[in-house]
Amino acid sequence: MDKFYIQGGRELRGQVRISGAKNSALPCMAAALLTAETVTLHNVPYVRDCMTLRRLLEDLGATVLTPELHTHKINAAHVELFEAPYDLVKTMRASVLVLGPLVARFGRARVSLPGGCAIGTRPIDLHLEGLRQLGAEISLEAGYVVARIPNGERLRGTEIEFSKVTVTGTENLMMAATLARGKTVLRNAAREPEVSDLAALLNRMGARVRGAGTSVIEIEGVEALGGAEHRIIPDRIETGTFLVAAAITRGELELKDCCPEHLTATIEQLREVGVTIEELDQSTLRVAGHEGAFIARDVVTEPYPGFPTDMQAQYMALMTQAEGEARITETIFENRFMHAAEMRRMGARIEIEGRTAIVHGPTRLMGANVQASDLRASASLVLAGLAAEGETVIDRVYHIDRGYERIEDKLRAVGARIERMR
Ligand SMILES: CC(=O)N[C@H]1[C@@H](OP(=O)(O)OP(=O)(O)OC[C@H]2O[C@@H](n3ccc(=O)[nH]c3=O)[C@H](O)[C@@H]2O)O[C@H](CO)[C@@H](O)[C@@H]1O
Ligand SMILES: C=C(OP(=O)(O)O)C(=O)O
Repeated sequence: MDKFYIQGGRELRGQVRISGAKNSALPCMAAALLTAETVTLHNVPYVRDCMTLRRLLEDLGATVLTPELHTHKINAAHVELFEAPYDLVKTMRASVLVLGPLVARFGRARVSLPGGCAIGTRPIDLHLEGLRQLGAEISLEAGYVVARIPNGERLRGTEIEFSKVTVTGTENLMMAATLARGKTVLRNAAREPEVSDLAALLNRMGARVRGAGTSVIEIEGVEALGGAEHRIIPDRIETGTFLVAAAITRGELELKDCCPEHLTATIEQLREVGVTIEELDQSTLRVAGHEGAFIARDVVTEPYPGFPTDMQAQYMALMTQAEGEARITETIFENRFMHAAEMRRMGARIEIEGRTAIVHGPTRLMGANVQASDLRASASLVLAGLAAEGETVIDRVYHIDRGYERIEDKLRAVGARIERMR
């Protein structure tokens, strides 16, 4: 299993190019199942989750060509299998995104239930309830969701109100509704930029989706969708992670090809703490950490446009370097503080009270052997390692490879001492 060796205490300086958003590329790749024509996606990040989804699409019978590293040409004209097997779904929950498209286009799908993961129980009941409301019959058989449309019919448009905001739930139902008969209205829909990006792709494919980016999305079903070409938006969580990397090392970075507009809450929060962030243009940010201590500030994670749960762990790393007490409240996932115990091993002072982590800072972090438990927890440990004195060894970095493209190369190019060992 790969490990990262980090020698901390180096300021990061230079430019970093931000990759495409994993959480947008995944639903966009799944959307290619909705048509027999080719969907070309540019700016797909070279991360393990996208490779896993590619494999799943190929197993289903689609062809995926990559004329360039970040371009995927997906053709799902000859889908022969309608199943996402346990072995793939357990490595990547987002595999469930094939459910909506398969049912909508082929009238059937068999997808392994993802089960829980390191950050929470993560049920998919809202995806399934929504598909039922669209007319699919759903049963659970031996750990699999089996969905079909009775009598070879099509899905039927309807009104669906989510009892909780769900990102992939919104995406799954939005995709399914594009081929339904009549109009679907999704209420209390997720407003994440990745949902809007998927809607933009679907509309290019001939779908009629309005309101993505707001909490009410209307989808007028069409008979069939066609091919399209689309560029995936920049990854706002990778961007946020590098903002913290510059700050925590007291360095200065220029982040290219990002989308500051999608990071309003993160940027505001970091500015309050004392990080200097300038928007040089619509796709470039300059970030600098200052000499003295940062100021501890509380934060509560929320669905977009609030402060993202996917930045909570990285923010915690920064708070270990801030003056005072920061209360970090996680409202999205019930078990997303695994990194706290690892940071404590590096000298951080963090207590957990229910859904709130209380960080007392500043503390001097010392390099240690730590374990990554999930994607963003790994990122936060890398950040802590960059700020720590001495050597940090991070085990199980396969978690980070799920969602960060060559993070060690990007960090090394701006001055970090980080090596991957097999
Ligand atoms: C691939 C992808 O885009 N992943 C993101 C997506 O995950 P994902 O789409 O899985 O997260 P959701 O938005 O669905 O989850 C939000 C909350 O709703 C609950 N829930 C969700 C669905 C459901 O059917 N029933 C239910 O109770 C979840 O357990 C969680 O407590 O949004 C999360 C929240 O911003 C991010 O952290 C993930 O990075
Ligand atoms: C939690 C994440 O991903 P997933 O939903 O795929 O587990 C993430 O991107 O931080």
